[in-house]
Amino acid sequence: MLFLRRDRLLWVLTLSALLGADIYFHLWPEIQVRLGRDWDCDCDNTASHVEEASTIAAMISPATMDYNGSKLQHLFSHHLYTVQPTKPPAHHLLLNAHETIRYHRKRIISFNRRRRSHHVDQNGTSQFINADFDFYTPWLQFHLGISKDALYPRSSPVVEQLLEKISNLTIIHADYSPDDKALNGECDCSPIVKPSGTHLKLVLRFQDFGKAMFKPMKQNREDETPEDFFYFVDFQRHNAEIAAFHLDRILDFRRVPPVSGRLINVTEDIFLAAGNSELQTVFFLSPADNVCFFSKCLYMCKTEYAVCGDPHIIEGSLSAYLPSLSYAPRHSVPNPWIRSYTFTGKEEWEMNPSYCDSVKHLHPYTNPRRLLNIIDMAIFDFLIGNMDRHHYEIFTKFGDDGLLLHLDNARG
Ligand SMILES: Nc1ncnc2c1ncn2[C@@H]1O[C@H](COP(=O)(O)OP(=O)(O)OP(=O)(O)O)[C@@H](O)[C@H]1O
Ligand SMILES: [Mn+2]
Repeated sequence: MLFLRRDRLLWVLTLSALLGADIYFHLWPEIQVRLGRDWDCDCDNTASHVEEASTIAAMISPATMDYNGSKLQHLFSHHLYTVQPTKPPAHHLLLNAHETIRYHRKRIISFNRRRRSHHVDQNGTSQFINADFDFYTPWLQFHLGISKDALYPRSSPVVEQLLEKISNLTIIHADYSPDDKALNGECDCSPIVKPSGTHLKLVLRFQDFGKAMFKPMKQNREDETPEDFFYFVDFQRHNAEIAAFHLDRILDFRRVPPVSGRLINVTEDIFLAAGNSELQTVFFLSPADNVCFFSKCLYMCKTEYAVCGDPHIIEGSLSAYLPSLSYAPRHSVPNPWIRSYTFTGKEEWEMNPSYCDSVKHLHPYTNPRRLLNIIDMAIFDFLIGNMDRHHYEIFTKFGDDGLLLHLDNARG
C-alpha cells in the first residue's frame, strides 16, 4: 500500500518537473518577447529613428527626384516602413476569422439570390454575374487585419492588392450608402448613421463581394475654391480622398481605408447595376446627351447638383469598405475641436483659453492614448487642410483605446 502511494507521488513529482521546465523554457520566453515588443511601438532607440527620418527626408528630397519608378513604392521600400512589429494578439484584432467567414458565406448566398430575382423581375438582358467568395480575396484579408491600432499592418501586401482590385474588378451592384438609406427611412443603420451626406456618394459592390464607397468627381481637378466660400461649403474633392489615404499611410497612421481612383461607367456600373429601382429614378440624360444622376439627401442633392458622365464615363474615388456595422459596430463621436458651422458663430475652443485643459480632464480624453490619437488627427487635418472634421468614428470593440478612423477627407 505504502509502495503504491510512494509510486503515485513519484509520478506527480515527475510530471510537475516536466510542466515547470516547459513553462520556464518555452512559455516564459514567449511572454517576455510579447511584453517587450509592443505592436505599435518598436521604440528601440531614438537616435536611430532620427537617423532613419533623415534618410527618408533624403529619399524624397528634390536631389533624388530623378528616381524613375513609383516614388511611393521607393519610399515604402525603406526599412523604416518594412519593420514589422509582432503580430497583434487575437483580442487586438477587430474580427474573428472563423465567424467572419461564416457570416459572409451566408450573406453571399442570399445576396446572389436577391440579385437574381431582381434581375428576372427587371427582365434583365445583360449577363448575370454571381458574386464569388474566396478566403484570400484582398478585401477579406484587409478586414481580418484590422487591429486596435491601425486598419492595416505596416508593410502589408494586402493594401496594394486591394487597390488593384477596387480599381479594376467588375462592378456588379450599386446602391445608396447607409446614411442615404437612413434618410429615406430604409435602414436601421446603428448609431453612427445619421441622415447627412452633403456629398453625392454610392456603395459599389464588386464581383469578389468586396465593396467600396464611391465619390464622383464634381468639378475639375484644377478648380480652386472661390475666395468667398466658407470652409463648410468648400468643394468636396474625390482626389482629396485619394491623397489623404496616401498621406495617412506615409505618416504611418494607417487609419484611412485604402482609396483608389477609377473611371466608372455611369450606365453600366451604376444604372444597370442598381440594386433597387429607386436608385434608377435619379438618372437622366442631359441636354448635352451625357448620362447624369443625383442623390437624394438633405442639402445639395437636387438635379442642379447632379454629376454627369462624358457621356458615360466619370472619374471618382473608391474607398475600400470597412466591415459591416452589424458585426463590427462603430460609433461616431463629436470632435471637441469642431469648427463652427455658421457664418459668425465661434466654438468654445476659440474663446476659452483653458479649453484644452478642460478637455484633458474629460472622459475619454483622460485616457492618454485617446488624447494622443486626437492630436494625431488634428495634425493630419492640418496637413490635408481639412476643416470639416465635425465627428470621428471609432470601433466600439476597442473602447477608448482604439484607433480613430480618419474617414471623410473630401474637404482636404
Ligand atoms: N470606406 C468606408 N467604409 C465604410 N463606411 C464608410 C466608408 N467611408 C464612409 N463611410 C460611412 O459613410 C458615412 C458618410 O461618409 P462621408 O462622411 O465620407 O460622406 P459625406 O457625404 O461627407 O458625409 P457627411 O456629410 O456626414 O460628412 C461615414 O460617416 C461612414 O460611416
Ligand atoms: Mn463630409
